Amino acid sequence: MAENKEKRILNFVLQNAVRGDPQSVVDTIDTYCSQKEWAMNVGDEKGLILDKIVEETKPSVLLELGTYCGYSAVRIAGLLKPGARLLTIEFNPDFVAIAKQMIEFAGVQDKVKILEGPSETIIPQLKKKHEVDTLDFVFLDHWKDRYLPDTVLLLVMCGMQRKGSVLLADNVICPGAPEFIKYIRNNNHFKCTNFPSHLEYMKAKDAMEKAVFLGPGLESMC
Ligand SMILES: O=C(NC/C=C/[C@H]1O[C@@H](n2cnc3cncnc32)[C@H](O)[C@@H]1O)c1cc([N+](=O)[O-])cc(O)c1O
Ligand SMILES: [Mg+2]
Repeated sequence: MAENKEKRILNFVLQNAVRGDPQSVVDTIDTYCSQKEWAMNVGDEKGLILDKIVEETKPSVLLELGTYCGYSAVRIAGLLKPGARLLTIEFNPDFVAIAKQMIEFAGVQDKVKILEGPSETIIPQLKKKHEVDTLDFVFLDHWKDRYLPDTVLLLVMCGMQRKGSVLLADNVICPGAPEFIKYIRNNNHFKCTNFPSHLEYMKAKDAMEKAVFLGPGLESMC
């Protein structure tokens, strides 16, 4: 198996974190990525924003786009109420293998299901193949040029959002998702809030954008 950064992160967790403890796994990844090798996890500072928004939303059905090593999947799963479930989409098979082990080590495998493949293929399958009716919470953290097309796919094509559904997007400053931001802030069916922060493990500025869906039709006008 090729020794790469993601494998080194996983090995560091397996050797240093507490099995079955999501917070310990998250803290251990943050330690490794802030001291040894930078990696594109949402990280500790933006992670606290993520935590707060998940906790106040109290979601039952969640979707994450871009599992990577499973850092945010473990972080989110650790906050979920019994019976709530997180579906996370990842198309890189090496990252799927890493994330699967990360999620199992953290003991949240009963709350998290990794769906392997490209989001544009998997999203249209969510209703029929994965019994999803509507989504309470969506975390966008995959390729930044996919944020907009996948949001449109979720909303328009698949009707996956209901009144009050929360979209949370990472990296709206660095690397940035300008088309997504332009669309979502000018769409009067969404109420947007920006959360300034910093790029994970760095001093560079970054931000997260929260967009609450107000509902499809006229009711959102009143
Ligand atoms: O580029 C970033 N993230 C892209 C994340 C990409 C992850 O999502 C998967 N993916 C992509 N499109 C997909 C479509 N379908 C499924 N998986 C997909 C990729 O295989 C990868 O695991 C990034 C970059 C920086 N940065 O400072 O450079 C900081 C960050 O926080 C970031 O999130
Ligand atoms: Mg990110």
